[in-house]
Amino acid sequence: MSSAKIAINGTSATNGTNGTAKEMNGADLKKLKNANPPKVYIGSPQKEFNPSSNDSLDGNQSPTESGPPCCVEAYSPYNSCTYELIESVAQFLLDRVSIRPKIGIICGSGMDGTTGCLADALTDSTSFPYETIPYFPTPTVPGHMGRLVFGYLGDVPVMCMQGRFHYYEGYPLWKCAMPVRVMKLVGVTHLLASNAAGGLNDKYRVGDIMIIKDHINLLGFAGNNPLMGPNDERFGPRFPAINRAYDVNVRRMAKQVATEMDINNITHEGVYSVVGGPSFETIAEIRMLGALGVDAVGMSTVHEVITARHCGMTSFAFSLITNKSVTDYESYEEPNHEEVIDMGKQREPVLKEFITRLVKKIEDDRDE
Ligand SMILES: O=P(O)(O)O[C@H]1O[C@H](CO)[C@@H](O)[C@H]1O
Ligand SMILES: Nc1nc2[nH]cnc2c(=O)[nH]1
Repeated sequence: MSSAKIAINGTSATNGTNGTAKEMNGADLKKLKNANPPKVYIGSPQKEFNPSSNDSLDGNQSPTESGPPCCVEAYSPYNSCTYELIESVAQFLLDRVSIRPKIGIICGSGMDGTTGCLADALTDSTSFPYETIPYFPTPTVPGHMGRLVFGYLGDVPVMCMQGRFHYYEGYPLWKCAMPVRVMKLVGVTHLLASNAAGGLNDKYRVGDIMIIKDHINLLGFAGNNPLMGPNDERFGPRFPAINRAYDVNVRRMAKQVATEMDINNITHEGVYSVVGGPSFETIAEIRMLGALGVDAVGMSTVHEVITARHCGMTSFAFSLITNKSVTDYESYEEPNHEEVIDMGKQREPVLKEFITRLVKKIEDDRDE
Protein backbone atom coordinates (compact mmCIF):
# COMPACT_ATOMS: atom_id res chain seq x y z
CA MET A 1 0.00 0.00 0.00
CA SER A 2 1.46 3.36 -0.98
CA SER A 3 2.00 6.20 1.38
CA ALA A 4 3.49 9.67 1.42
CA LYS A 5 6.06 10.39 4.09
CA ILE A 6 6.29 13.83 5.52
CA ALA A 7 9.04 14.75 7.92
CA ILE A 8 9.01 17.77 10.16
CA ASN A 9 12.10 18.80 12.05
CA GLY A 10 13.59 15.45 11.38
CA THR A 11 10.64 13.43 12.66
CA SER A 12 8.94 11.54 9.92
CA ALA A 13 5.24 10.87 9.92
CA THR A 14 3.51 8.52 7.53
CA ASN A 15 0.61 10.16 5.90
CA GLY A 16 -0.74 7.20 4.04
CA THR A 17 -3.62 4.99 3.17
CA ASN A 18 -3.40 2.83 6.27
CA GLY A 19 -4.88 5.52 8.51
CA THR A 20 -1.89 5.58 10.80
CA ALA A 21 -0.87 9.18 10.31
CA LYS A 22 1.27 10.37 13.17
CA GLU A 23 0.82 13.66 14.93
CA MET A 24 2.53 16.60 13.19
CA ASN A 25 3.49 19.99 14.53
CA GLY A 26 2.08 23.30 13.35
CA ALA A 27 -1.37 24.60 12.48
CA ASP A 28 -0.42 24.66 8.82
CA LEU A 29 0.14 20.95 8.83
CA LYS A 30 -3.21 20.09 10.34
CA LYS A 31 -4.74 19.58 6.95
CA LEU A 32 -1.93 17.25 5.93
CA LYS A 33 -2.48 15.16 9.00
CA ASN A 34 -5.69 13.63 7.75
CA ALA A 35 -4.81 13.68 4.11
CA ASN A 36 -4.76 10.43 2.28
CA PRO A 37 -1.98 10.57 -0.29
CA PRO A 38 -2.15 14.10 -1.66
CA LYS A 39 -4.64 14.46 -4.50
CA VAL A 40 -2.87 15.45 -7.66
CA TYR A 41 -4.78 15.91 -10.89
CA ILE A 42 -3.00 15.17 -14.12
CA GLY A 43 -3.77 15.72 -17.78
CA SER A 44 -6.23 17.59 -19.91
CA PRO A 45 -9.05 16.86 -19.30
CA GLN A 46 -7.73 16.48 -15.81
CA LYS A 47 -7.99 13.18 -14.05
CA GLU A 48 -7.28 12.34 -10.49
CA PHE A 49 -3.77 11.22 -9.72
CA ASN A 50 -3.67 7.52 -8.86
CA PRO A 51 -1.53 7.00 -5.80
CA SER A 52 -1.18 3.27 -6.36
CA SER A 53 0.21 3.65 -9.88
CA ASN A 54 3.88 4.00 -10.73
CA ASP A 55 3.50 7.74 -10.22
CA SER A 56 2.77 7.06 -6.61
CA LEU A 57 4.10 9.41 -3.99
CA ASP A 58 6.50 7.50 -1.84
CA GLY A 59 8.70 8.32 1.04
CA ASN A 60 11.78 8.76 -1.11
CA GLN A 61 10.06 11.50 -3.05
CA SER A 62 9.11 13.43 0.02
CA PRO A 63 10.64 16.90 -0.13
CA THR A 64 10.56 17.15 3.61
CA GLU A 65 12.37 13.89 4.24
CA SER A 66 15.44 15.63 5.53
CA GLY A 67 13.35 17.66 7.93
CA PRO A 68 13.55 21.33 6.97
CA PRO A 69 12.91 23.93 9.63
CA CYS A 70 9.18 24.49 9.84
CA CYS A 71 7.07 27.65 9.50
CA VAL A 72 7.59 28.66 13.10
CA GLU A 73 4.43 30.60 13.58
CA ALA A 74 1.60 30.41 11.09
CA TYR A 75 0.22 33.84 11.80
CA SER A 76 3.33 35.77 12.72
CA PRO A 77 3.37 39.17 11.04
CA TYR A 78 7.01 38.51 10.21
CA ASN A 79 8.40 36.24 7.58
CA SER A 80 8.93 32.87 9.14
CA CYS A 81 9.13 30.57 6.11
CA THR A 82 12.77 29.59 5.79
CA TYR A 83 14.61 29.23 2.52
CA GLU A 84 14.90 25.50 3.20
CA LEU A 85 11.16 25.18 3.68
CA ILE A 86 10.36 26.99 0.44
CA GLU A 87 12.97 24.86 -1.26
CA SER A 88 11.25 21.72 0.02
CA VAL A 89 7.88 22.86 -1.32
CA ALA A 90 9.44 23.63 -4.70
CA GLN A 91 11.07 20.21 -4.69
CA PHE A 92 7.75 18.58 -3.80
CA LEU A 93 6.31 20.07 -6.98
CA LEU A 94 9.35 19.42 -9.17
CA ASP A 95 9.29 15.77 -8.15
CA ARG A 96 5.74 15.49 -9.47
CA VAL A 97 5.77 17.45 -12.72
CA SER A 98 8.07 17.19 -15.69
CA ILE A 99 7.63 20.65 -17.17
CA ARG A 100 9.91 23.46 -16.05
CA PRO A 101 8.06 26.76 -16.36
CA LYS A 102 9.83 30.10 -16.51
CA ILE A 103 6.58 32.06 -16.28
CA GLY A 104 4.30 32.11 -13.24
CA ILE A 105 0.77 33.45 -13.43
CA ILE A 106 -1.51 34.57 -10.59
CA CYS A 107 -5.19 34.79 -11.47
CA GLY A 108 -7.28 37.57 -9.98
CA SER A 109 -10.83 37.42 -8.61
CA GLY A 110 -13.20 35.87 -11.12
CA MET A 111 -10.26 35.18 -13.43
CA ASP A 112 -9.24 31.95 -11.77
CA GLY A 113 -10.64 29.78 -14.49
CA THR A 114 -13.58 28.54 -12.43
CA THR A 115 -15.57 28.76 -15.62
CA GLY A 116 -12.90 27.62 -17.96
CA CYS A 117 -10.49 30.45 -18.78
CA LEU A 118 -6.88 29.50 -18.22
CA ALA A 119 -7.73 26.10 -16.78
CA ASP A 120 -9.15 25.05 -20.13
CA ALA A 121 -6.43 26.76 -22.04
CA LEU A 122 -3.61 24.88 -20.32
CA THR A 123 -2.73 21.62 -22.03
CA ASP A 124 -0.85 18.64 -20.61
CA SER A 125 -1.69 20.05 -17.22
CA THR A 126 -0.92 18.77 -13.76
CA SER A 127 -2.87 20.42 -11.04
CA PHE A 128 -2.34 20.50 -7.29
CA PRO A 129 -5.21 21.55 -5.03
CA TYR A 130 -3.56 23.89 -2.56
CA GLU A 131 -4.48 21.69 0.40
CA THR A 132 -2.29 18.95 -1.02
CA ILE A 133 0.84 21.10 -1.16
CA PRO A 134 2.84 21.08 2.07
CA TYR A 135 2.75 24.39 3.96
CA PHE A 136 0.56 26.09 1.35
CA PRO A 137 -2.23 28.36 2.58
CA THR A 138 -5.73 27.77 1.27
CA PRO A 139 -7.95 30.51 -0.20
CA THR A 140 -11.23 31.37 1.48
CA VAL A 141 -12.64 33.83 -1.06
CA PRO A 142 -15.24 33.01 -3.73
CA GLY A 143 -13.72 33.42 -7.19
CA HIS A 144 -10.41 31.92 -6.04
CA MET A 145 -10.39 28.25 -6.86
CA GLY A 146 -7.33 27.10 -4.94
CA ARG A 147 -5.21 25.08 -7.33
CA LEU A 148 -1.70 25.32 -8.64
CA VAL A 149 -1.65 24.21 -12.26
CA PHE A 150 1.36 23.36 -14.38
CA GLY A 151 0.78 23.15 -18.12
CA TYR A 152 1.27 24.71 -21.52
CA LEU A 153 -0.38 27.95 -22.54
CA GLY A 154 -0.09 27.75 -26.30
CA ASP A 155 3.30 26.07 -26.45
CA VAL A 156 4.74 27.91 -23.45
CA PRO A 157 5.21 26.06 -20.16
CA VAL A 158 3.67 27.99 -17.26
CA MET A 159 2.63 27.50 -13.68
CA CYS A 160 -0.58 29.17 -12.72
CA MET A 161 -2.09 30.01 -9.34
CA GLN A 162 -5.85 29.67 -9.66
CA GLY A 163 -6.63 31.66 -6.60
CA ARG A 164 -4.49 33.84 -4.39
CA PHE A 165 -4.27 34.82 -0.73
CA HIS A 166 -5.30 38.15 0.73
CA TYR A 167 -4.33 39.93 3.90
CA TYR A 168 -7.98 40.29 4.93
CA GLU A 169 -8.34 36.50 4.98
CA GLY A 170 -6.17 36.55 8.06
CA TYR A 171 -2.88 35.60 6.44
CA PRO A 172 0.17 37.74 7.13
CA LEU A 173 1.56 39.36 3.99
CA TRP A 174 4.61 37.10 3.88
CA LYS A 175 2.29 34.12 3.75
CA CYS A 176 0.07 35.68 1.08
CA ALA A 177 3.20 36.04 -1.04
CA MET A 178 4.88 32.76 -0.08
CA PRO A 179 3.84 31.00 -3.34
CA VAL A 180 5.86 33.57 -5.28
CA ARG A 181 9.02 32.33 -3.58
CA VAL A 182 7.96 28.79 -4.38
CA MET A 183 7.68 29.83 -8.03
CA LYS A 184 11.16 31.33 -7.84
CA LEU A 185 12.68 28.11 -6.52
CA VAL A 186 10.77 26.08 -9.09
CA GLY A 187 12.70 28.13 -11.65
CA VAL A 188 10.25 30.83 -12.63
CA THR A 189 11.86 34.06 -13.82
CA HIS A 190 8.77 36.08 -14.77
CA LEU A 191 5.72 36.77 -12.61
CA LEU A 192 2.52 37.78 -14.34
CA ALA A 193 -0.21 38.81 -11.88
CA SER A 194 -3.76 39.86 -12.57
CA ASN A 195 -6.33 41.38 -10.27
CA ALA A 196 -9.80 42.83 -10.10
CA ALA A 197 -9.84 46.48 -9.11
CA GLY A 198 -12.09 49.47 -8.65
CA GLY A 199 -11.50 52.19 -11.23
CA LEU A 200 -10.86 55.72 -9.99
CA ASN A 201 -9.64 57.26 -13.21
CA ASP A 202 -12.54 59.03 -14.95
CA LYS A 203 -11.45 57.67 -18.31
CA TYR A 204 -11.74 54.04 -17.20
CA ARG A 205 -14.87 52.02 -17.77
CA VAL A 206 -15.94 48.74 -16.25
CA GLY A 207 -14.34 45.90 -18.22
CA ASP A 208 -11.22 47.91 -19.13
CA ILE A 209 -7.71 46.60 -18.60
CA MET A 210 -5.12 48.65 -16.74
CA ILE A 211 -1.49 47.65 -17.20
CA ILE A 212 0.10 48.52 -13.87
CA LYS A 213 3.05 50.87 -14.26
CA ASP A 214 3.52 51.59 -10.56
CA HIS A 215 1.89 51.09 -7.19
CA ILE A 216 1.25 52.84 -3.91
CA ASN A 217 1.75 50.39 -1.09
CA LEU A 218 -0.63 51.76 1.51
CA LEU A 219 -0.16 48.69 3.68
CA GLY A 220 3.58 49.36 3.60
CA PHE A 221 2.98 52.96 4.64
CA ALA A 222 1.18 51.54 7.65
CA GLY A 223 4.23 49.45 8.57
CA ASN A 224 3.25 46.18 6.94
CA ASN A 225 5.38 44.65 4.24
CA PRO A 226 5.85 41.01 3.13
CA LEU A 227 9.62 41.40 3.59
CA MET A 228 9.44 42.37 7.26
CA GLY A 229 11.29 40.14 9.67
CA PRO A 230 14.62 38.37 9.24
CA ASN A 231 16.03 38.65 5.73
CA ASP A 232 17.63 35.70 3.98
CA GLU A 233 20.09 37.01 1.40
CA ARG A 234 19.55 33.85 -0.65
CA PHE A 235 16.19 35.34 -1.59
CA GLY A 236 17.36 38.93 -1.93
CA PRO A 237 18.75 42.03 -0.24
CA ARG A 238 17.54 43.57 3.00
CA PHE A 239 16.58 46.81 1.23
CA PRO A 240 15.41 46.01 -2.29
CA ALA A 241 14.76 48.80 -4.79
CA ILE A 242 11.17 48.75 -5.95
CA ASN A 243 10.99 51.78 -8.25
CA ARG A 244 11.28 49.62 -11.38
CA ALA A 245 8.94 46.91 -10.12
CA TYR A 246 6.73 46.70 -13.22
CA ASP A 247 9.08 45.74 -16.01
CA VAL A 248 9.14 48.31 -18.78
CA ASN A 249 9.94 45.72 -21.44
CA VAL A 250 7.03 43.44 -20.54
CA ARG A 251 4.74 46.46 -20.33
CA ARG A 252 5.80 47.37 -23.87
CA MET A 253 4.99 43.82 -24.99
CA ALA A 254 1.58 44.02 -23.30
CA LYS A 255 0.83 47.22 -25.18
CA GLN A 256 1.86 45.51 -28.42
CA VAL A 257 -0.54 42.68 -27.60
CA ALA A 258 -3.33 45.20 -27.00
CA THR A 259 -2.63 46.71 -30.42
CA GLU A 260 -2.55 43.30 -32.11
CA MET A 261 -5.85 42.40 -30.46
CA ASP A 262 -7.33 45.78 -31.35
CA ILE A 263 -8.22 46.49 -27.73
CA ASN A 264 -6.29 49.74 -27.28
CA ASN A 265 -9.60 51.49 -26.64
CA ILE A 266 -10.08 49.46 -23.45
CA THR A 267 -6.42 49.25 -22.38
CA HIS A 268 -4.70 51.81 -20.15
CA GLU A 269 -1.57 52.12 -18.11
CA GLY A 270 -1.85 53.39 -14.56
CA VAL A 271 -1.11 53.32 -10.85
CA TYR A 272 -2.59 50.65 -8.57
CA SER A 273 -2.94 51.00 -4.84
CA VAL A 274 -3.43 48.19 -2.37
CA VAL A 275 -5.66 48.56 0.69
CA GLY A 276 -6.18 45.95 3.38
CA GLY A 277 -9.86 45.27 2.80
CA PRO A 278 -12.18 43.47 3.05
CA SER A 279 -14.40 46.53 3.30
CA PHE A 280 -14.52 48.58 0.12
CA GLU A 281 -13.57 52.25 0.25
CA THR A 282 -15.48 55.19 1.60
CA ILE A 283 -16.04 58.16 -0.65
CA ALA A 284 -13.49 60.20 1.31
CA GLU A 285 -10.94 57.40 0.91
CA ILE A 286 -11.55 57.21 -2.84
CA ARG A 287 -11.17 60.96 -3.13
CA MET A 288 -7.93 60.78 -1.16
CA LEU A 289 -6.57 57.98 -3.36
CA GLY A 290 -7.56 59.94 -6.47
CA ALA A 291 -5.69 62.98 -5.14
CA LEU A 292 -2.63 60.76 -4.61
CA GLY A 293 -2.64 59.76 -8.29
CA VAL A 294 -4.16 56.31 -7.93
CA ASP A 295 -6.00 55.01 -11.02
CA ALA A 296 -7.25 51.71 -9.61
CA VAL A 297 -7.60 50.21 -6.15
CA GLY A 298 -7.60 46.64 -4.92
CA MET A 299 -6.56 44.34 -2.07
CA SER A 300 -3.76 42.27 -3.58
CA THR A 301 -0.80 42.04 -5.99
CA VAL A 302 1.54 44.58 -4.37
CA HIS A 303 2.95 42.15 -1.78
CA GLU A 304 3.36 39.52 -4.52
CA VAL A 305 5.26 41.92 -6.75
CA ILE A 306 7.47 43.16 -3.90
CA THR A 307 8.32 39.55 -3.04
CA ALA A 308 9.02 38.74 -6.68
CA ARG A 309 11.28 41.76 -7.14
CA HIS A 310 13.08 40.98 -3.91
CA CYS A 311 14.12 37.60 -5.30
CA GLY A 312 15.07 39.00 -8.68
CA MET A 313 12.02 38.00 -10.70
CA THR A 314 10.78 40.18 -13.54
CA SER A 315 7.25 41.25 -12.73
CA PHE A 316 4.25 42.40 -14.66
CA ALA A 317 0.69 42.97 -13.44
CA PHE A 318 -2.58 44.22 -14.78
CA SER A 319 -5.98 45.10 -13.32
CA LEU A 320 -9.36 44.32 -14.74
CA ILE A 321 -11.57 47.27 -13.82
CA THR A 322 -14.55 45.43 -12.40
CA ASN A 323 -16.38 48.43 -10.92
CA LYS A 324 -16.19 52.18 -10.86
CA SER A 325 -15.21 53.62 -7.51
CA VAL A 326 -18.03 55.68 -6.05
CA THR A 327 -17.06 59.32 -5.52
CA ASP A 328 -20.44 60.95 -5.10
CA TYR A 329 -22.31 61.18 -1.77
CA GLU A 330 -25.61 61.29 -3.69
CA SER A 331 -24.95 57.94 -5.39
CA TYR A 332 -26.81 54.81 -4.32
CA GLU A 333 -24.28 52.56 -6.07
CA GLU A 334 -22.35 50.12 -3.92
CA PRO A 335 -19.48 47.88 -5.01
CA ASN A 336 -19.92 44.18 -4.35
CA HIS A 337 -17.87 41.04 -4.87
CA GLU A 338 -20.51 39.39 -7.10
CA GLU A 339 -20.17 42.09 -9.77
CA VAL A 340 -16.41 41.80 -9.45
CA ILE A 341 -16.55 38.07 -10.21
CA ASP A 342 -19.14 38.53 -12.97
CA MET A 343 -16.95 41.02 -14.78
CA GLY A 344 -13.98 38.65 -14.51
CA LYS A 345 -16.04 35.93 -16.13
CA GLN A 346 -17.37 38.25 -18.85
CA ARG A 347 -13.88 39.28 -19.79
CA GLU A 348 -12.46 35.76 -19.71
CA PRO A 349 -12.11 35.32 -23.48
CA VAL A 350 -10.29 38.63 -23.90
CA LEU A 351 -8.04 38.09 -20.89
CA LYS A 352 -7.24 34.55 -21.94
CA GLU A 353 -6.14 35.80 -25.36
CA PHE A 354 -4.25 38.72 -23.81
CA ILE A 355 -2.33 36.49 -21.39
CA THR A 356 -1.65 33.77 -23.97
CA ARG A 357 -0.17 36.25 -26.43
CA LEU A 358 1.83 38.03 -23.75
CA VAL A 359 3.26 34.79 -22.41
CA LYS A 360 4.37 33.88 -25.93
CA LYS A 361 6.10 37.22 -26.37
CA ILE A 362 7.88 36.89 -23.04
CA GLU A 363 9.05 33.39 -23.92
CA ASP A 364 10.29 34.49 -27.37
CA ASP A 365 12.08 37.43 -25.76
CA ARG A 366 13.71 35.14 -23.21
CA ASP A 367 14.99 32.92 -26.03
CA GLU A 368 16.63 35.81 -27.93
O1 LIG B 1 -7.16 41.31 -6.15
P1 LIG B 1 -8.06 40.18 -6.46
O2 LIG B 1 -7.63 38.91 -5.85
O3 LIG B 1 -8.29 40.05 -7.95
O4 LIG B 1 -9.50 40.49 -5.81
C1 LIG B 1 -10.10 41.77 -5.69
O5 LIG B 1 -11.48 41.54 -5.61
C2 LIG B 1 -11.87 41.32 -4.24
C3 LIG B 1 -12.99 42.27 -3.92
O6 LIG B 1 -14.10 42.04 -4.71
C4 LIG B 1 -10.64 41.63 -3.40
O7 LIG B 1 -10.03 40.44 -3.02
C5 LIG B 1 -9.77 42.40 -4.35
O8 LIG B 1 -8.40 42.33 -4.05
N1 LIG C 1 -10.33 47.82 -2.60
C1 LIG C 1 -11.03 47.46 -3.66
N2 LIG C 1 -10.83 46.27 -4.22
C2 LIG C 1 -11.55 45.94 -5.29
N3 LIG C 1 -11.54 44.84 -6.02
C3 LIG C 1 -12.44 44.97 -7.01
N4 LIG C 1 -13.05 46.15 -6.90
C4 LIG C 1 -12.50 46.78 -5.84
C5 LIG C 1 -12.72 48.05 -5.24
O1 LIG C 1 -13.54 48.85 -5.67
N5 LIG C 1 -11.95 48.33 -4.15
